[in-house]
Amino acid sequence: MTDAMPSIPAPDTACAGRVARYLDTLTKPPGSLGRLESLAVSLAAITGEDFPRVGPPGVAVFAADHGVAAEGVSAFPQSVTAQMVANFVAGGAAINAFARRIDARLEVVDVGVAGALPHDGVVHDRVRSGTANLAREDAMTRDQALAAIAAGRRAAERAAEAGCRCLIAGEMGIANTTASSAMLAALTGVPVAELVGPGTGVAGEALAHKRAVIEAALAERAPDPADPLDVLAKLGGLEIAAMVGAYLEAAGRRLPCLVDGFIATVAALAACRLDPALRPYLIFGHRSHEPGHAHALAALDAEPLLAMELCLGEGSGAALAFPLLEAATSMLAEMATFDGAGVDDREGA
Ligand SMILES: O=C(O)c1ccc[n+]([C@@H]2O[C@H](COP(=O)([O-])O)[C@@H](O)[C@H]2O)c1
Ligand SMILES: Cc1cc2nc[nH]c2cc1C
Repeated sequence: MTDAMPSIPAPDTACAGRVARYLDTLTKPPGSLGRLESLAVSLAAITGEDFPRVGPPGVAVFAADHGVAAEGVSAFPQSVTAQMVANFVAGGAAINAFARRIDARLEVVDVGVAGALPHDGVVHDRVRSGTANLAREDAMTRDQALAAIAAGRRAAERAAEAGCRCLIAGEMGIANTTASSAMLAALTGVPVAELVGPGTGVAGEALAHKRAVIEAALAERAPDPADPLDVLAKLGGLEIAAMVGAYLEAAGRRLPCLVDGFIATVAALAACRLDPALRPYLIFGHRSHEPGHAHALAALDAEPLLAMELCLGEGSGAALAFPLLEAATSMLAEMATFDGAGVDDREGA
């Protein structure tokens, strides 16, 4: 990417190697903790620490509206975006419950909600009041996409400065599965019919209409697939752009990014296209029920930790997966070695 893009450091392969060797000295058959072991190695590579710490996690939920909601592509009205922001502030959403469970620092950031919001409890960093309708015009300008990326960066910076050691980006935006599906089709070339899905619950003729809206928008907006900022500006959303910025900033600070569901993964894909050095910093929390998620994960060669059939967003699936990251770090910090515990190692080891 262009201006003011702090470079993302290469993962610490020496540290990763040390941790991989250390894992085999712990009191367990080699490899028996499965993906928890590769997770520990990844966390070492990301943080550069032999005994990485991932808590407290920072959750930033970015909220924004989408002009394309006017096309009738969501099962819910646009007003729900602002209403859910109020619910986040009141502490009553799923992400509030899950964030409390993992002792997360939770921030709700308005990067582009269309309506009025509570003054307190929201970080007001609005770029514009909702995107334009991508079925009729570009969702936003390139400068607005860059401004929303910058807002996401600021959120990751605040989390890091508050002492968070892992970043979860969540989102809330009625109609954002339409924007994400359009972006994913543009970035990967996967046919819309294969990746479009119900979002909040559209089915039957409404789903066929959603597909037609996305196909027409792709033809009319004609973004350059080699220019991720063009794809983001023409088809994306302000909260999607903010997640792009949050991931890039967190990785620049050697924080692991725990990626949530469909929309978050499309943002992660766009961010990796902007800067491929981001990819090693991404850990995928869950496989969403939204069908497009499988395509987004495949494009990133990613295998998520959980598959719970969630399709909520808000960062909820990533928050649920966070205890697995903690388990990987506890394994390193707390398990005894064969030598230390006086347990016989493998024959001939
Ligand atoms: O995270 C996911 O995988 C996911 C899948 C489907 C829907 N959502 C959430 O539902 C909203 C978008 O759905 P829709 O139908 O309005 O496009 C938005 O607020 C997302 O957070 C989230
Ligand atoms: C109620 C509701 C809550 C949500 N949280 C994230 N997306 C959402 C969409 C709806 C409709």
